[in-house]
Amino acid sequence: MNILVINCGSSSLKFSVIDTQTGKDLARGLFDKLGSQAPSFKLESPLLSAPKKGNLPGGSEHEASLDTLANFLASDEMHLEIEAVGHRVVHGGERFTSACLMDQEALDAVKSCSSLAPLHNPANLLGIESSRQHFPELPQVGVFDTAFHQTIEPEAYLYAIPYELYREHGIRRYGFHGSSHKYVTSEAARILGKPLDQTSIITAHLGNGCSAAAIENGACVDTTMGLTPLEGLVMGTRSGDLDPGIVFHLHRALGLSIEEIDTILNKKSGLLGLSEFSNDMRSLRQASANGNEAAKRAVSIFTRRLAKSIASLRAALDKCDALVFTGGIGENDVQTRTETLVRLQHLGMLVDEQANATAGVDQDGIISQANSPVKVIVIPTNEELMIARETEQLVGSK
Ligand SMILES: Nc1ncnc2c1ncn2[C@@H]1O[C@H](COP(=O)(O)OP(=O)(O)O)[C@@H](O)[C@H]1O
Ligand SMILES: CC(=O)OP(=O)(O)O
Ligand SMILES: [Mg+2]
Repeated sequence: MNILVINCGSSSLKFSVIDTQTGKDLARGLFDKLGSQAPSFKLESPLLSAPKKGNLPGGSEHEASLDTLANFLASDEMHLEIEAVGHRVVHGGERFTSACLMDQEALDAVKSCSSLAPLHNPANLLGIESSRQHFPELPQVGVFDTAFHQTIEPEAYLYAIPYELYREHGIRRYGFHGSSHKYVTSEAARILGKPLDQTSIITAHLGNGCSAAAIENGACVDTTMGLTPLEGLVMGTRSGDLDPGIVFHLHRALGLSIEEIDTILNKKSGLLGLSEFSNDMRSLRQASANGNEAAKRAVSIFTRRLAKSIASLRAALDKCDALVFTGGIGENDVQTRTETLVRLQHLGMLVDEQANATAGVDQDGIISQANSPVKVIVIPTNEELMIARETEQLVGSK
């Protein structure tokens, strides 16, 4: 089945067309800098001799992107039969435990979760609404970042604040990047040669947003992100964990508004805030190698905090078969893996430096020593394929 997968960010729209039978991309692309003076796009496909690049009129947003996308998919050179559209939706609250057909009632429920993921949900909704207009004949399916984490028990998802805030307002840990954690969990089981429901692992998704999760016998039991995607690990521009007292102090002593504090913690912190020049691990590694102290500070805090979180997630599991690294940093940054694993030897995670340096070349992605009690595996994530599969399952089973 050919599924169009759409991942709408606040200023971008990423898409793939996936043939679920082969798992291969038939087309993929990115609409970037939406809403700016010069939105641009890049469309790729094995059916094209070269990628198509272009610009949209200044100020164009998701709707105009979908116009271009629909024309591209229907063009003579592509002519792709699409059977359903799967949308990444970041926050599904407690309402969505699995993929769901996006009818008006479901859209309203997603809207009611928007205040919990203000960076993500409004854009996701825009994508669904535009897609409904452009492809009215196709089923529109929402696949939720939060769904995979809905197996987490109250002991792990409740914060130690008045219980009423959970009961009346749904304030709890939800967790995100579920499609990625779920995808790499099933890949890890395959690589380990174990049934999924007997596979217990820790997964570290390290992209622009970063989160780690503890998976027991195939089901998520704990994760680092919380009510919103701000909690947990140090990220590209997000602070991750901090003393909540800092928020009050910034407001009362420094006179910053709630909006200003929100912007600082979500957009000006993390690797960018610490280094004062970049949220991009590649640039930071390059600068570190050239002796830049600010870059060194940022990456060493990033890896120290990551190791601490992995160690604490280990306490959520009875046994741990493997630790998985994924996401742009997890898949590519050898040093992040080394620097994290140096701190985790006492948990039986023993890295093989040779295998670590060549991960990605090696087929199975295992980077631990042969006698390591816990295997360490690098697995390229594929959130789009997960979304396509879940979409197919839902529309196929209708
Ligand atoms: N070869 C590489 N070496 C180190 N870091 C990399 C490499 N390739 C990508 N990254 C880092 O991955 C991060 C982006 O991760 P990615 O998973 O692509 O993000 P997103 O969350 O937007 O999907 C950036 O910090 C980038 O620098
Ligand atoms: C939920 C989240 O953090 O997503 P992203 O990594 O795409 O920002
Ligand atoms: Mg990604």
